[in-house]
Amino acid sequence: MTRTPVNVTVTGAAGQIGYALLFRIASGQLLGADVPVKLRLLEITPALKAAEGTAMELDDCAFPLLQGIDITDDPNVAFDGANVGLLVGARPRTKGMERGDLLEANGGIFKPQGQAINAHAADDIRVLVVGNPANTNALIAQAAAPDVPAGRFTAMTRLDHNRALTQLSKKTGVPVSEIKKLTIWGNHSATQYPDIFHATVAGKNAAEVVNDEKWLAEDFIPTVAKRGAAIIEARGASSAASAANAAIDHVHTWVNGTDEGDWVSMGIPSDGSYSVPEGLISSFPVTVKDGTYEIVQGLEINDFSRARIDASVKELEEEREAVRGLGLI
Ligand SMILES: NC(=O)c1ccc[n+]([C@@H]2O[C@H](COP(=O)([O-])OP(=O)(O)OC[C@H]3O[C@@H](n4cnc5c(N)ncnc54)[C@H](O)[C@@H]3O)[C@@H](O)[C@H]2O)c1
Ligand SMILES: O=C(O)C[C@H](O)C(=O)O
Repeated sequence: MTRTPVNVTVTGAAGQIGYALLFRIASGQLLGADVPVKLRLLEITPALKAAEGTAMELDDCAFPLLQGIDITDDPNVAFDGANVGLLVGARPRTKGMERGDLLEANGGIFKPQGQAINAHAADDIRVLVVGNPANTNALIAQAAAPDVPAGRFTAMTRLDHNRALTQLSKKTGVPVSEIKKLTIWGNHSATQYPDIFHATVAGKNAAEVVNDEKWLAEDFIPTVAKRGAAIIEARGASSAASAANAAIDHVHTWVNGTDEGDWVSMGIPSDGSYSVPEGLISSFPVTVKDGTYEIVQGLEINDFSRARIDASVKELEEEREAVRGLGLI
């Protein structure tokens, strides 16, 4: 194999998502079956031993694409030459804990990581923030990396997108493969807005096929938006395998592009589209070509959608104000 390996840095590598994610990256599912990878695992010092255990297991898989594993507790080492950064390590929300409570604890993690990315990452670095509150953690990391183009910092709403696909599939009886153009708008939180008004189900408009606004407002939207909390309630821990799966999907799409006639949802810095204030990291419908994403333009936003997008964006603005107040951006 002659191709230069891609350096993939994973933070929180010894955590639950890390365990579900690393083996898939090493097997080629993140970047492609012909792309060799080098893994950099970042953990806090007490978790280094656990990360070493995971690295031993990765070795034991003899993945042909895996060309090396480094383990460190120093972000400057972890992000040295990084092409892809998966920022997973954070304090997960536990039962009864509000997301807002997490801002301060996680700010202390994402600011130094943003600084390390700024100083050491490769020129083509792409960052996906998974650790919650993901949108605002991405904003914190991005603000700490002024030399990196802002658009390289993204937050994960692909899990919400995938959750919405399945709920819509169950309602309509049409397989997920035939559902296109679904959108998650706003924050990766309970205020997010899963929008089916532009989606198609087997080629037909999804809202017209469903034709049930009560289901939309009282079932579909809350089920998708509160799914994270429901998983925590059921499992006693935050979603892990499905989150890792969505992270794989997000980066794979960012690198390899969207399918013709479809789009995905990504948390990205707003350019002011759809009246989302510029700079907020909010979820939008995007298409990706040649490794570059673009917000889908020209969608008509009805009153039902407008109110819900605005509510989630308001929460993002409040989170931005809170981290500004803490001196994190
Ligand atoms: N965006 C999403 O859709 C989504 C979905 C599920 C979970 N999450 C979030 O992902 C995060 C991780 O979840 P998990 O289940 O893997 O949690 P976990 O507690 O199992 O693992 C987190 C890991 O991060 C490590 N860590 C903490 N601080 C660190 C630092 N400064 N540098 C490097 N590593 C550090 C911990 O030692 C731990 O091993 C949580 O914030 C969770 O809420 C996001
Ligand atoms: O960890 C959480 O708060 C929930 C998680 O973001 C999820 O959507 O499953």
